[in-house]
Amino acid sequence: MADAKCATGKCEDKTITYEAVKAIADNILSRIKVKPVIGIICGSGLGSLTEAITNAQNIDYKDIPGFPVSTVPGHAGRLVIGMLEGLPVLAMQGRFHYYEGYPLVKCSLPVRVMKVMGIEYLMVTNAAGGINPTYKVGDIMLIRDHINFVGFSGNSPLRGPNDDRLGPRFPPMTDAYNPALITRALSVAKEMGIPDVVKVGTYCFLGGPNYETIAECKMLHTCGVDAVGMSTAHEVVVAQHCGLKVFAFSLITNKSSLDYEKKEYANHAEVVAVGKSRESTCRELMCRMIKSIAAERGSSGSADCGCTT
Ligand SMILES: O=P(O)(O)O[C@H]1O[C@H](CO)[C@@H](O)[C@H]1O
Ligand SMILES: Nc1nc2[nH]cnc2c(=O)[nH]1
Repeated sequence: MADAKCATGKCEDKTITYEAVKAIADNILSRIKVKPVIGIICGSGLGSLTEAITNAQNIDYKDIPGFPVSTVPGHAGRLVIGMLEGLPVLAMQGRFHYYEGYPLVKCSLPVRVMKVMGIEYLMVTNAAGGINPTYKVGDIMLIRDHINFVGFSGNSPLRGPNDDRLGPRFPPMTDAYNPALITRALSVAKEMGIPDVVKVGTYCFLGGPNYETIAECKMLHTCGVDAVGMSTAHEVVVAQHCGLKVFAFSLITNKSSLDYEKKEYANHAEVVAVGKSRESTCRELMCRMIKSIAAERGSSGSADCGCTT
C-alpha cells in the first residue's frame, strides 16, 4: 500500500501522485459493500448529517494508509459509507483544514480519492460567520460562489505538476457550485417550509485559525462576501478540477462584527453548539437533495424523506 507522498521529493506543497490517490481509493473500495456515487463533507458540528445513512460502515481515517487524520473538535475523523435516500454515499465526518498544518493538496486529497472511487457528486457543508448583516445565526446559505483569499497568491491544491488524469492544468471556476442544484435546493427549502432561513451567497475562505478582526469583516463585506470560514474553497477547487458536481451550504453559526459598537466574540464551542442545534434541518435539506438526485437518476429513493427528527 503506497503512502501519499511527494512525487519528486522536492515539492514544497507535497504533490500527491495519481498512483497514491488510486491506492487510497482502492483500499477503501476493497473494504466497503457499496460503490458510492455521492460524497459528503460534514462541517464543524455537522457530523450527525451521517445519522440518516443506513447499513453504515465506518472507517477511521487513522486506519486508511496515506489519509490525513482530523485534529479539530467537532470533526470525528472517520468515513461513513452506506445508503441514503436510495443512493450509495460516502460521508466524511471531519475534514482537513489548512491551519491544522496540512498543505492544501493534502486537505483536499479526500476529494480526489472520491473522484477516483467513481463518485460523481460532492456535497459540502461548513460552519461560517455571517458577514451579510441580514443573516441570522441558524440561517443556511447555499453557496453560489466563493472568494479564495488563501489562493490569491498561488497557494492552491493544484500547485505543482499537473496530472491530466486528475484534471486539466487550468480549470475554469465558473459554475463551480452547480447552478441547477442551487435552484433545486431553493425548491426544497420551500417544500420544507424554511424559505426565509435559506439564503444564496458568496463564501470566503480565509486561512484561520483566528477569527476575523472587525476591520477584516468590514473589508470582506465591501468585497461582496456573505459568509466567512476556514474551509471548503480548496475542496471545491479540486472537485471542479476533477469534474465533480458540487452542492455546498454554510450554516451561519455566528454573526461577524462590522461595527465597533456591536462587538462579537466568536468561539468554536459556540460554532459546534449551533451546528448541533440545527443538525436536523441541515440533515433534512441534505437528504431531500440526495432524494432528488436519486429520482433524477432513476434510483429508488425511500417513499418519505426519513431524515426528519
Ligand atoms: O469549515 P468547518 O470545518 O465547518 O469549520 C469552521 O469552524 C471552525 C471555526 O470555528 C473552522 O474550522 C471553520 O472553518
Ligand atoms: N473564519 C471564520 N470561520 C468561522 N467558522 C465559523 N464561524 C466562523 C467565523 O466567524 N470566521
